[in-house]
Amino acid sequence: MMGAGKSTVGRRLAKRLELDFIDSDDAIEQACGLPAGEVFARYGEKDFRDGERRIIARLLDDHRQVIATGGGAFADEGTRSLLKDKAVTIWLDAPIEILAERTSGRDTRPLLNNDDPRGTLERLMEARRPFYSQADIRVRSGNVPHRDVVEWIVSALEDYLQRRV
Ligand SMILES: Nc1ncnc2c1ncn2[C@@H]1O[C@H](COP(=O)(O)OP(=O)(O)O)[C@@H](O)[C@H]1O
Ligand SMILES: O=C(O)C1=C[C@@H](OP(=O)(O)O)[C@@H](O)[C@H](O)C1
Ligand SMILES: [Mg+2]
Repeated sequence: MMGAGKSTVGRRLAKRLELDFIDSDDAIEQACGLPAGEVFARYGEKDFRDGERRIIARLLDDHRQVIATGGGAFADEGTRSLLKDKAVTIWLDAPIEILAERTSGRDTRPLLNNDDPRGTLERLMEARRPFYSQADIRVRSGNVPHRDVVEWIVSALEDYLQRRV
């Protein structure tokens, strides 16, 4: 979800794993010449998801790397199917209070630019939970330092890859 820490934790995870890092919102910005939030606000969610799907497909066909997606990517059927097929997917799960706190005071997320951002986060979480729960790995990213989240992911990844061989 928005505010879970995908962008910040993803970057640190990549460093820890000595892999490249890319954020799909940054890739959208590079492709469109506009910040991802503005692309979303200007063209609407349907076109944003279509573009996001194409960008993520391209990133998945590139070299092995850590990809932070936007919070809605895995709720899109086509994008989810691409990610399930070609990536190990990680759900950073944090309680609504923390998501609300981490996303407040910013206007870069059009879905939350309304009178009730917390209620919106709750509704989105209800709608998206069935999809997020299909991720390969779930790691809690609540009130804990970034470095702990990174280490939990590394150890969950090791377990996951061990089970797959
Ligand atoms: N584990 C954490 N501890 C403290 N702050 C965090 C943690 N994870 C994320 N944050 C902060 O929350 C905000 C949103 O994080 P971000 O990585 O942009 O989330 P996302 O990409 O999932 O929307 C940032 O200011 C980030 O520094
Ligand atoms: O949850 C979403 O639908 C979105 C999340 C945002 O990314 P973050 O999850 O990094 O905030 C960004 O892709 C866009 O505003 C839509
Ligand atoms: Mg992000």
